[in-house]
Amino acid sequence: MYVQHATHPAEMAGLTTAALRERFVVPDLFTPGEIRLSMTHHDRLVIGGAVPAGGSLTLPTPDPLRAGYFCERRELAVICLDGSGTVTVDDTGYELVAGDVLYVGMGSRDVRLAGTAAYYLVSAPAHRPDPTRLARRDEVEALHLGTQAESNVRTIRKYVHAGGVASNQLVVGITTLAEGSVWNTMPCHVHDRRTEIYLYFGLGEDDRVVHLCGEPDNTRSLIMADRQAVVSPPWSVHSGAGTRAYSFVWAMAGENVDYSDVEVVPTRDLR
Ligand SMILES: O=C[C@H](O)[C@@H](O)CC(=O)C(=O)O
Repeated sequence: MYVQHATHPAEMAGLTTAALRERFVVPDLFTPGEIRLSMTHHDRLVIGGAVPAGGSLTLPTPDPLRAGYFCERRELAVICLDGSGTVTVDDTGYELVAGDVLYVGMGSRDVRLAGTAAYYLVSAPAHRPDPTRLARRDEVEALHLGTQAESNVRTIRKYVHAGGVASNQLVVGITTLAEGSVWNTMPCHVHDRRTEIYLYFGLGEDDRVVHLCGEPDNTRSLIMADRQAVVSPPWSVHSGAGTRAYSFVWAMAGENVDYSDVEVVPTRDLR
């Protein structure tokens, strides 16, 4: 498991592009036949990619967790990015298709991922078992935001949050931009009580998203390719514009599971 340490905002100004990427970007989680994991010390979020490629993969227990099994003190969300497959938690199998999210509660011992799917994994520390539940794409709450004039028409599906699938800390959703729209999360925001990770997907090989990070009055940019993740510490904005429409999984953990607990940054105040 790759490990990224926490960053103080004052360090941002001195980081080269390569150092910035090393601290915040997770570039290569998805490889056929493998499960790859990465942990950030910001709220101890673990993310991963699992590509069973028609076979079956068992979620390992990385040594830095010092746990008997992955979910011993953790909760997990399994997001099906494309394809389909079965995720088996202990003795129960759940059928996932693209856009479905399986929440796996703390205490679940065995997680196996199978099928043609590419699964994205997000996990946070937990202290209490919430029930394992499948949230289907077409059954969750969907927000329709943005305008064509502002190039940010998008649908925000909320899966794991205060009004949806219950969790200890995790808040998880998927945002999909309409064709012709390129901006996500603009006007942007920060939320001091939670770390957030974006996983961009649905981009072509030559497409990129220019992702903004850093404190609102001191931003930096990261160029993101398909299926790359970027960690946003609680003090950082997280917003981007793509060379075309795309989707992204957003996942948070921290002090609360209140999706609306954010400080909006007026666009004119960005620097
Ligand atoms: O804290 C919330 C997250 O940044 C996203 O839900 C925002 C988002 O998907 C968007 O506005 O496009």
